[in-house]
Amino acid sequence: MSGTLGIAVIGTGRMGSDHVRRIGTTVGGARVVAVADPDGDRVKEVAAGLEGAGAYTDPGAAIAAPGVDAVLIASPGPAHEEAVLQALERRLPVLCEKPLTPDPEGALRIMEAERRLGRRLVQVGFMRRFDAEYERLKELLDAGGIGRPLFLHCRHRNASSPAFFTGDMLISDSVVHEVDAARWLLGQEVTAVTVLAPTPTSAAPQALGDPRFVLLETSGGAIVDVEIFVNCGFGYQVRCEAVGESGTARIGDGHAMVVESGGRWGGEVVQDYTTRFADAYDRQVRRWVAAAARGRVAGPDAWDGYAAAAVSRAGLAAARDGVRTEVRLVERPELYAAGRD
Ligand SMILES: NC(=O)C1=CN([C@@H]2O[C@H](COP(=O)(O)OP(=O)(O)OC[C@H]3O[C@@H](n4cnc5c(N)ncnc54)[C@H](O)[C@@H]3O)[C@@H](O)[C@H]2O)C=CC1
Ligand SMILES: O=C1[C@@H](O)[C@H](O)[C@@H](O)[C@H](O)[C@H]1O
Repeated sequence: MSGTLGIAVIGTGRMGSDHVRRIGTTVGGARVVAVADPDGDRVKEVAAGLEGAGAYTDPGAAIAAPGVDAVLIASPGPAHEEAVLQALERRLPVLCEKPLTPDPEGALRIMEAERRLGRRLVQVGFMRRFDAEYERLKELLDAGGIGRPLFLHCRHRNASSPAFFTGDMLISDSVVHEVDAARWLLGQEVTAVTVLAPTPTSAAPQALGDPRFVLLETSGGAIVDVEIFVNCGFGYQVRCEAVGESGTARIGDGHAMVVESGGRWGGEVVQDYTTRFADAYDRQVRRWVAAAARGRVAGPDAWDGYAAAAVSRAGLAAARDGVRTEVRLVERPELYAAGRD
């Protein structure tokens, strides 16, 4: 590797092109040398803005392209496993957007590939771990600032969902963020899931079943409730209130500026995640680039991707059958022991 990390970006849709932009602007020490997307026009358009980068419709060809030292995957979830395994065959560090895989079996195959290499090379794009507010909440909880955590009350609202969104994705694509955030904030695994649903909003197709209320039980005896509402209409909100034995702490109010004028007060509700979590995405990619240059990961790894997929599996069954469903996890391999570099 030269002084600059050469990155192949797989999938140049909304997130992929945003990551390409940040690698070229706010992230130092790296440059995009290859981009891949089956949509040939799209990938050419993205590559046209990059000096000397190859454009490919085959992800495998981009991963094998000259000068590629690391791979950032931003294709749809079902395509992640194949690209991650291709990168691991070449011993390349990976930042893979969430979910690592839609199913726990795919994540286990990735863990098996890392076991064979004897090292962790895969980081999962659970960017909330890099958000300043989440980091402060984690520090407070770790320091015992509000005593033993009893509840996390989470709200996850999107203004609207894309046309391809399905009822399952409410859990496997959206609530999966709360699953990872809860596991990380509490340092506990999720052990059981229950999903409740009110009469769906009339603002979205009824088959979507939007919104839902998801209850997570954890190995340390805490309860996490998540309101997931992906067509709330008014904006993007991600909130979390932790309730401990001796206090509460809340993040995500989003009151960066409150205006009082003409007998009224008010502020702005951001409209999507690219604004709300802009800094978190920047920090995530920056820290990954620094770690990848040393053949390391800097945050959520394949075990975290696997555990989240196992919770999604239980959540989907809980939603379908209307019953509390236990999460089944394999034993955590030594390679993923907590605190390991
Ligand atoms: N961390 C976060 O907050 C967010 C993460 N995501 C994740 O990012 C990933 C991409 O999502 P979006 O950019 O919103 O989707 P998108 O639909 O805007 O872009 C996906 C792109 O991947 C391409 N593609 C399809 N199959 C492919 C394959 N086999 N190999 C390579 N490219 C392929 C599509 O042509 C499209 O250009 C998903 O895993 C999603 O869950 C999405 C939104 C926010
Ligand atoms: O990851 C994301 C999307 O895929 C998902 O669809 C949204 O609900 C989340 O808010 C966003 O962060």
